[in-house]
Amino acid sequence: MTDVFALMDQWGPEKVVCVHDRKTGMKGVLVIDNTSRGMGKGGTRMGPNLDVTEVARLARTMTWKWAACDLFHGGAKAGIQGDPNGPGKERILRAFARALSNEVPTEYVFGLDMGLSERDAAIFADELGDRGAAVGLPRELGGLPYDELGVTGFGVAEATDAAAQNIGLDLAGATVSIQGFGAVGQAAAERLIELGAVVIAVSTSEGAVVDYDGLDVARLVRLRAAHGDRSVLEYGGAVDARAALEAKSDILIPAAREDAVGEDVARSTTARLVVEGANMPTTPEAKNVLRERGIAIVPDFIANAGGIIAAAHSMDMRRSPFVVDPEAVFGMITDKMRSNTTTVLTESARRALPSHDTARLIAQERVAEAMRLRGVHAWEETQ
Ligand SMILES: NC(=O)C1=CN([C@@H]2O[C@H](COP(=O)(O)OP(=O)(O)OC[C@H]3O[C@@H](n4cnc5c(N)ncnc54)[C@H](OP(=O)(O)O)[C@@H]3O)[C@@H](O)[C@H]2O)C=CC1
Ligand SMILES: O=C(O)CCC(=O)C(=O)O
Repeated sequence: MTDVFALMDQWGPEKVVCVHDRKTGMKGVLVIDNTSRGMGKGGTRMGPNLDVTEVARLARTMTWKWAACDLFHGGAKAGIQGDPNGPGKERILRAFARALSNEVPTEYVFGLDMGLSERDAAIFADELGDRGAAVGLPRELGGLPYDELGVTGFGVAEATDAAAQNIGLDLAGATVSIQGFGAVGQAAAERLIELGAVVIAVSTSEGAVVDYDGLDVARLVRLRAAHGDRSVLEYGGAVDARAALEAKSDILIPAAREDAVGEDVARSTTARLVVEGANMPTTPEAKNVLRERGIAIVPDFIANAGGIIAAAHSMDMRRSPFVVDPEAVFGMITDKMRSNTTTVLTESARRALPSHDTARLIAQERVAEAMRLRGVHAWEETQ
């Protein structure tokens, strides 16, 4: 069982709220990590094996992500334990929203993450009777549907291009494998094709498809719209899901779950560049191996920050519906993902530090300064 106190260090979390509804069986948690730079914000996840530690790790990643982008929100994340494709989802989402009505929308606003879509954000908003309860709402409700628009995956592809340039790899013709063909994986694949890359492998948890001549991504997108995560099976020739991590490519993009890239993949990959589309997809051991092998890594909270740019824009929309401007969001994502990626990889080389440490130091300095100005003094030097 998770010892919640053991999750606490000088950065946070400031608040952990576990909720349980006996009628629906809903079990969920909200973790507000660090609000020294603004109100806690991060997406909302649903997964069968979700636990408090996973949500706390994600909330901490959000603290660094907001600070690395120099946007003024704090780290938070919420999660529900359950099958996102199972029966009774709507009742569970409604029970979760009601259980957090003390915190939402004053201390936390629901958003999208694995297992939740724009329709689910609409349920949260409806249950709490306030447009401000959730971001990532459908267009029809005046929202910015950032998963449908694919903003995070778009940003992952922009970061990939900037990183490729930084390490002297020509993206035009470079081969890419992507683990996960959800909101992030699909949009990354589509943008990478536009940028001239060749996507040779994608996977869902159902299986993977690999074609060294290049996959027909447009067809996969149509199949996903029609069949969801069975898209890869419907495409034909599906093999074990791990094949996407193991395929021989120039660039590897894990865009599914945390800890997916372990030491084995790090030792065997042919990639020169790993771009973390998912949150926390690479284990600490694998990061060390990749570094020893001279393989560049763009950290999650640098590469996948497109979602928070959309979320920040959506937070403003709660006050004024006139600011809905997807084009401006895509423009900001291009600028921020490219400049942050280049800064982190260049600084990492200059300081001879791993890219994650370099990025975290940049973010931590900003958070530490905000804490200092507020008179919140760190009680221990860690990390
Ligand atoms: N959506 C966003 O804006 C943002 C998302 N992220 C992160 O990106 C990651 C993906 O999120 P998102 O795309 O929204 O989630 P989705 O739920 O839309 O998609 C997740 C994808 O990963 C697949 N997957 C799950 N497990 C495996 C596995 N073992 N092997 C291969 N594929 C697998 C899923 O397949 P299946 O359904 O079959 O299990 C699905 O295709 C998460 O880490 C999330 O936290 C980060 C920033 C923002
Ligand atoms: O804050 C959000 O609503 C989306 C962004 C997010 O959850 C993330 O970047 O992991």
